[in-house]
Amino acid sequence: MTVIKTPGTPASKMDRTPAGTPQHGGHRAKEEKIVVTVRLRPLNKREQSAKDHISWQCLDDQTIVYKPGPLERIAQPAMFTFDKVFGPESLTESVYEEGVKNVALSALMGINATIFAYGQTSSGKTYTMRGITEKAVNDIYMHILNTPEREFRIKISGLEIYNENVRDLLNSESGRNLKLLDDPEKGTMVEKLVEESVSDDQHLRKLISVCEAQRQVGETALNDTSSRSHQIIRLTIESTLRESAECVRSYVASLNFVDLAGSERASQTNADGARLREGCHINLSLMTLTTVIRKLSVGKRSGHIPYRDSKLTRILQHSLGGNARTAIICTLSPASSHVEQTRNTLLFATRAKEVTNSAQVNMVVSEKQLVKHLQKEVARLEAELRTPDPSNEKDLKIRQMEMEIEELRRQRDLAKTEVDDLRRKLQEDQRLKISELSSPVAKKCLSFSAVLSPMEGKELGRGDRNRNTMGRQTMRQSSTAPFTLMHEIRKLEHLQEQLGDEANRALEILQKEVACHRLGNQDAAETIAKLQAEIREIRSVKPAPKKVEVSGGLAVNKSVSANLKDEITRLHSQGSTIADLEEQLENVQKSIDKLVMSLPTNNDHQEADTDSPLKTKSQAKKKKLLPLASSNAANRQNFLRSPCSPLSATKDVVDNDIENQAPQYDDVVSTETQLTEKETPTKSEDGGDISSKEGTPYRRSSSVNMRKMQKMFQNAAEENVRSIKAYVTELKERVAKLQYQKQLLVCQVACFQI
Ligand SMILES: Nc1ncnc2c1ncn2[C@@H]1O[C@H](COP(=O)(O)OP(=O)(O)OP(=O)(O)O)[C@@H](O)[C@H]1O
Repeated sequence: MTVIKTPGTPASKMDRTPAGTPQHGGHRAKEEKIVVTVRLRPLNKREQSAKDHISWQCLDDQTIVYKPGPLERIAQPAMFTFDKVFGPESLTESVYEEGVKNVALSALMGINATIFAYGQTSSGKTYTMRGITEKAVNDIYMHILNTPEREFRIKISGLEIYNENVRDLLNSESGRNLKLLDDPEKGTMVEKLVEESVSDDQHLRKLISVCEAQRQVGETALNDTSSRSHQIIRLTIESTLRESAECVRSYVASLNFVDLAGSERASQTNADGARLREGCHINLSLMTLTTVIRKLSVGKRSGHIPYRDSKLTRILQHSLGGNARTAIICTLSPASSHVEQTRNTLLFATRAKEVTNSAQVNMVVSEKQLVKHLQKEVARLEAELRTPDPSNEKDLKIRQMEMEIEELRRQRDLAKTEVDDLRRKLQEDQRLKISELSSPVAKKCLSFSAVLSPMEGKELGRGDRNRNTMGRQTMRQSSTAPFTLMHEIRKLEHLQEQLGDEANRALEILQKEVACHRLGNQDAAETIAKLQAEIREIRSVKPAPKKVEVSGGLAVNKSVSANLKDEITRLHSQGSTIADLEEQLENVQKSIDKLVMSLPTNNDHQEADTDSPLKTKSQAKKKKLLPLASSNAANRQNFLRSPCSPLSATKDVVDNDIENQAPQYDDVVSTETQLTEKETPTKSEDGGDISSKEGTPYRRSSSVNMRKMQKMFQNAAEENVRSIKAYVTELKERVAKLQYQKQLLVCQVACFQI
């Protein structure tokens, strides 16, 4: 522990360390300017009798101004400002209260304090310091009385520096010049300086009186009781809390009351001899003090501070820019005869107020108290060990706190476990969702789920909902789940639902497209089937002769029509083009024309004249029938009912024709009867005798009704040709329609494949 000796404090008893106090609240030093006040005394009798006038005036409680005479010029600073300025009427009590009391009482809180008076001789230093000391002593003991919780110990020492010799004012026998010792830790010490313990305030006042009595005083021209030395009365104040008397820490500080000798001019004091020598020492030490103050006032730029140039500055070193609070009272004489001395004092005060001290609280540790305290503490612990008290309040509190700590730990672990479980479940759920969304199988299942049967879809959906519900229930069961985790879970569930909805919508669209393709395919298939049925129906008709034989007679025409139908069917089935059909039809037309033209030729010799109009008419009709480009609207029914149609009841037609032509038909019948006896009847291909009935009149056209029969045959042939043309046109349209449907089907299949 650092041991610092306060100047004037017995080092053997004190260990000084920084400590906190109510004022400073900590161990750090507090920088503070020296408090400088000015006290202007009234003119004394000597000055009054000398007709001096007052040259200084206090403008306010902080400003003093020079008041020149009528003929005086102001060549130097005339106004000074300080912390406090006291006029001639001010009381010492006010100077104490308003100027130095706070500084003086800092010693009660462990802070060193120094109050000293500076001024020319007879300016009122002693007068003021006596009053200040008295007031301080009163306040100190007043504070002690008002602070019963602390135990105060006050000691006093007194010295004077006379002609640069240090004398103990409380021990006149100690010698005329005490040595100053420099301790690196304790500072400057006065060897063998007596330090008296003070019992009470009276005792202190008495000791102070002793010191004053021992001080060197001499009569000068300016002061009958001029102080010829610098006097330092030091009070050491130590305080300890009474409750913790065993506590080893205490506040300790020194309070210095310094009454300087006044600067003087030999010419004014009329000093000689011893007084002159005293005056020289006084002025010399004061000059050093002024130098120290001047240097301190400029701060760190000042360099070396000549504390050691005088015993005064050596002893007051801590109070001048060190660990102390310092207040300087500069006393002034208002007399015009001391203007220069007063001005010098004011300049000194002006510099002094720029000096900064670094005061700190001093805490002391008494080794004796420390040993005593440790011994008691050891004894107490030993007693506790010997007799442990289960009902000890501290032990109970400790046990309760341990139980609370254990419970808090348990709750913490439980909460941590729940959080870990929840985090693990969340991660598993996220992995499951990610795998469901990213897995191709899952995608396929998701796609197929839309085309599943309603029951399967319901089952699957119910399973998903159950799983989600279970997941949510699991989440809800964890009531301690953090809000953020629950929020993430809800987001994932919402995302999953969105993806499911989108997949279902896509599947519905695909299903609709497939249905459309199926319908298209069905229409196409129906169309194909219809066409195939029609083709089969056409094919189911009795096959005609393979070769188209154009010969004379009705049977030949019927055969030609059947052949044409088969040929068209065959050509269609074989993929023949419409051009082929048209070509075939044109060939048939030509054959018919040839047949028609051949008939009149056979009877030209019999009816040359009468045949002429018919021939012209027949040729005109032939010219009309030859072009196949004419669009005939006759449908297939007309073709089937035509006389040469394979599907018509040929016999009925013939009969009807015969019935309708009853008068001419009688001739024919008679003629047929005649012919039957001469020629062998020709059987039809199917074994019937139709050919014999129908063919006989044409082959044997020598009868008188040959013209009528020729016309009827021609009409039938023309009707057949028109029917064939209509059928061919219809076939063309059907083939075109079939091709169009085929192309449409091909396009639809291609789109579906894409
Ligand atoms: N403020 C004051 N009011 C009335 N009288 C005062 C005042 N100050 C000083 N005096 C008187 O002036 C005289 C000189 O005072 P004092 O001895 O205190 O001066 P000093 O500065 O101590 O002189 P020195 O330096 O010579 O010792 C004394 O008689 C004192 O009573």
